[in-house]
Amino acid sequence: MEQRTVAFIGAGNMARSIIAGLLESGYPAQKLIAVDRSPEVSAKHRETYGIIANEDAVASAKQADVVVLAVKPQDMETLLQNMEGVDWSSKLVISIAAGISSARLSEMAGSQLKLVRVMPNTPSLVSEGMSGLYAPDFVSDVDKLFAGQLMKAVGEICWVSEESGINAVIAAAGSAPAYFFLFMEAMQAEAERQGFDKETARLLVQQSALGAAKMVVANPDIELATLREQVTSKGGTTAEALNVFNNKQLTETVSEAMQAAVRRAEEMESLF
Ligand SMILES: NC(=O)C1=CN([C@@H]2O[C@H](COP(=O)(O)OP(=O)(O)OC[C@H]3O[C@@H](n4cnc5c(N)ncnc54)[C@H](OP(=O)(O)O)[C@@H]3O)[C@@H](O)[C@H]2O)C=CC1
Ligand SMILES: O=C(O)[C@@H]1CCC=N1
Repeated sequence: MEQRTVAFIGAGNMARSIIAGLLESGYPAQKLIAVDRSPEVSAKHRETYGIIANEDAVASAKQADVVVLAVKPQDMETLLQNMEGVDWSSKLVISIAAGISSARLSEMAGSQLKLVRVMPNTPSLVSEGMSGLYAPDFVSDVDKLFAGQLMKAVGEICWVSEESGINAVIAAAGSAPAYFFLFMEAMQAEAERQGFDKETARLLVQQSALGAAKMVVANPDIELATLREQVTSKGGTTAEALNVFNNKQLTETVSEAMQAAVRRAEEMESLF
């Protein structure tokens, strides 16, 4: 892939996950810039990743070919207002923020940004990310290709043709690691109650989750329902456990939770 200089403005949880994944994929450290708010944080980024790190968003954006906007949605407007000295016309801008539309980002920047919206997730850290991407029509194929390759370096990607699709990606992937972590937390806690020490309880749960995920990936032609049925012996233990999930309406709960994530993203679009 092309190796453009990429500046991450806001080097928090998500940006660091992408940076670590990119480095792991062989992206050159001297082509990555992390901008955060304090010299201590920048020093840590230099030490941990060997990348360029500083607190000057404007200078870093000027130096970069690609600017990744990675601050929290509520910090975006102030950031872009403070970056008014940047000539955005020659830059590809990637926003990973939830709940701020491409039109609104250009409005905040006071300039029509060549923008790709990316909705990544934190497993990018271990090169198992899932990112959804959207670009308005006027963004060039070369820029779209680069954004896609950048995220492909840290996991899988899918493009959405409508910007609203980004909110659906949030529900199905951006927020999704947290759903699985919650499920695993609940399982670990119950395994502990059943007598395992914390480490063993975690091992039982994490290895089962990893094994299940690997089986899903290794068997693209087998429906998820079939994989579930292969575990579920007639009259056995799994059936009893699944009955509890069904009686407590797990499927409906998951739908409601994903719809709530989309609704919140839509609400954020009116807030920021
Ligand atoms: N976390 C996730 O799983 C995902 C997050 N996202 C999106 O990524 C974005 C970042 O989220 P996340 O990484 O979790 O948030 P974090 O709070 O971990 O990271 C944001 C970072 O930006 C810094 N920051 C804020 N304002 C500025 C500024 N003006 N100049 C430089 N740095 C600044 C913050 O510093 P300080 O702490 O001092 O405020 C913080 O270190 C959000 O918009 C979110 O919607 C998207 C997909 C998944
Ligand atoms: O919770 C959030 O708003 C962000 C977006 C997706 C994951 N984290």
